[in-house]
Amino acid sequence: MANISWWWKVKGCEVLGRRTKIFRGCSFSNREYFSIKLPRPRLIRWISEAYKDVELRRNMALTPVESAKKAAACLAVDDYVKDNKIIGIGSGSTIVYAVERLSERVQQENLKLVCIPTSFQARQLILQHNLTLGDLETNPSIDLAIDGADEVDNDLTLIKGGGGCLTQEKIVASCAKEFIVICDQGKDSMILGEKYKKGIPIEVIPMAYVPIRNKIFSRYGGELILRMGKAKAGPVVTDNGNFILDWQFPQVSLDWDHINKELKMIPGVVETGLFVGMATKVFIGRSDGTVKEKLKSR
Ligand SMILES: O=C[C@H](O)[C@H](O)[C@H](O)COP(=O)(O)O
Repeated sequence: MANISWWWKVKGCEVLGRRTKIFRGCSFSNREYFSIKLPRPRLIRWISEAYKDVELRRNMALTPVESAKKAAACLAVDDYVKDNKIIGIGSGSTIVYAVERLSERVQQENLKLVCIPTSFQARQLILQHNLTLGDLETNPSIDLAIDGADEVDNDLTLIKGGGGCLTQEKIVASCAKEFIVICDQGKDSMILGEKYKKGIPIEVIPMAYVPIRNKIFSRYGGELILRMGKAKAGPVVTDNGNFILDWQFPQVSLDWDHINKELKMIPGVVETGLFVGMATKVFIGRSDGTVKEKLKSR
């Protein structure tokens, strides 16, 4: 019975008739169709057992890091998302679990949400999950923004932009009454740079990337790397048509608020991946499914 339940979810099934008694599915292993008759109450019990079975298997299939991301995302969505809200949707791999959970809750609770994307990826996620897509033109004030991060320090200062989406992410977060962050424990640091070694992403106007690189180097040192495409020749081009410099800063505890402001004053810098004083709370998932909630240490 359990195996048939699994096939039912994997390959899909049809429940036939208004007063359903016939169940038809497709065997996963031998691709044969089958149909059986069950009295309606038993069928309902069977289908709900099938859901539990599928959920269990789906979680078992996740790696420890993915389980941690999912745990953080689900708890954040369950704790913070209420009906009739405008929600900013971040980018990256962790936000995928948040959007999945949002979509489940919208279906189960009939929530009325409008989702504002922070990237092309986020827009696609919203559409794929049949959520209502909005924008800042019609919804300039957002109730809650949810996003991932590359690193979080004890002041809840973040490094973001590992996926190149920092600028729109910062705009959306800046329009939100609350900004919450979801990540796995590999991102949880005392000070920035302790765990995330790729550097602070800085989005720049393409024609200015060399002078910007020189100015940051002469002021602070470290190394500035023009981010290159993986399946594309040449540099990564952001959703806004710009380049990204990853600044591998010298490993010391720095005044990030001050540095962020100084970087933004360099002509040609569009935005930095430093998010200072923006996050309200960080949900840090662990692989055993538990979640640490990180608030500012001072
Ligand atoms: O540009 C990408 C974003 O800032 C992501 O939120 C960040 O890189 C974290 O991504 P992930 O959830 O995949 O670790």
